[in-house]
Amino acid sequence: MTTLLINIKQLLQVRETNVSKVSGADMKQLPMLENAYVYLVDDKIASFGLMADIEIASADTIIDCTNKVVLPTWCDSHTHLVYAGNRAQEFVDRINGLSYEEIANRGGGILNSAKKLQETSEDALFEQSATRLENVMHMGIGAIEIKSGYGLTTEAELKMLRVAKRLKEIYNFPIKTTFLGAHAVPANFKENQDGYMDLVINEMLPKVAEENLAEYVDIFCEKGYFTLEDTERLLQAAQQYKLIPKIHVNQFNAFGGVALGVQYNALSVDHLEELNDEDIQALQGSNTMPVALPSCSYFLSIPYTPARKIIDAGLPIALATDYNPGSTPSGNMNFVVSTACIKMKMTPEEAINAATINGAYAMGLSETHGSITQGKAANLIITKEIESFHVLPYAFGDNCIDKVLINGSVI
Ligand SMILES: N=CN[C@@H](CCC(=O)O)C(=O)O
Ligand SMILES: [Zn+2]
Repeated sequence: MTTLLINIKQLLQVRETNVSKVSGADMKQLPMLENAYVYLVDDKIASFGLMADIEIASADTIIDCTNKVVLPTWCDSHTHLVYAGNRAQEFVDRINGLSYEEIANRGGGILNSAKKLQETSEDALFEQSATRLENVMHMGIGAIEIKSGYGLTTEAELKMLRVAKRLKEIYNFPIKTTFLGAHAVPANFKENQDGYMDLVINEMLPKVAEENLAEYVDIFCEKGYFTLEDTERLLQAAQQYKLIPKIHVNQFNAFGGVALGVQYNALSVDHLEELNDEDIQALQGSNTMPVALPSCSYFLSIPYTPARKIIDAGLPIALATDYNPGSTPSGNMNFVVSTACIKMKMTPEEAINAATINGAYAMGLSETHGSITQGKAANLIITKEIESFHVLPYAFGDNCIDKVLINGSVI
């Protein structure tokens, strides 16, 4: 099957050679072609260029993109999309004055979601999750990472990851999975955190590896959740199963999680709302991608990750949704990109780089996704008629997307 997109007003993120990530001042560069075409053969990008140079005369499908912008689909490298029910009541409780921490201390928060998930059948969990996945695909996501972490028992953690595996099989869409058994300490281990870590390391981890259910390992390294010692124990144990770390650090407190992640070659360190100079130093010269989650900051009214500080230090940054029932009940990368520009002072070029090629890097997909490059997956967003790509973050809350193509087909 061949598809030809013609008369594209701006074709964004064109990379002739394979770039795996962009950092520092380079993030301000978003290579593009004006009045361009893209030619897709089956599920891949076969070629692209200026309309003036087009040599392809026909295709099975021709899409006229006059006055429209085309870009690679968003790469959402941090989600908790498999969950049961919602936490709308906690949302109202927070409006009425309770803090996220107070809710968690009363047994709400992650433990509330874990209870709901344990009581939900695998099929029902699959149905809820599939609906969310289809929804975010229509909002332009073309590759996604999904974590466990709302099970907190061996059985329920495996249930979450099996659901993610089923999604992978059915949707023919890149889904990377992460084992996050150490997301919160369940009530029955309240006085025995070491015992829970034993369960995560000695029982859950081997089973996850045996069933090949995850590529990455995660832990919520935060005061009131898991310590640096817990984190180191887990990352050390995970090495034996070749699970690569992608960890939650510095959401509320900075106490060395970033350096520890870097030490264990984490693919990414995520959240970073609290970030000090030692954290920046630890990231310098490393292969670890810092990931910001602005929708979480928005929803919880906590600080935004200091993107300027990160980029101005010469580092890369990726943007992701953090889609989850507690801190970010939204999987909308368009809102993430807008919010990064509006609240984190990222330029549209930086934000789009962060949400495409750097997002792909943060889930090990930058060889196949995240840019308009010959041979990469034909996963594209075609916008509605807009003046320029700046309108994407500017018109926050608007739906600027006309069509989404996954593997060369309009969904
Ligand atoms: N911070 C840890 N985990 C999720 C939120 C968990 C929840 O509140 O359910 C996050 O990334 O924001
Ligand atoms: Zn998260």
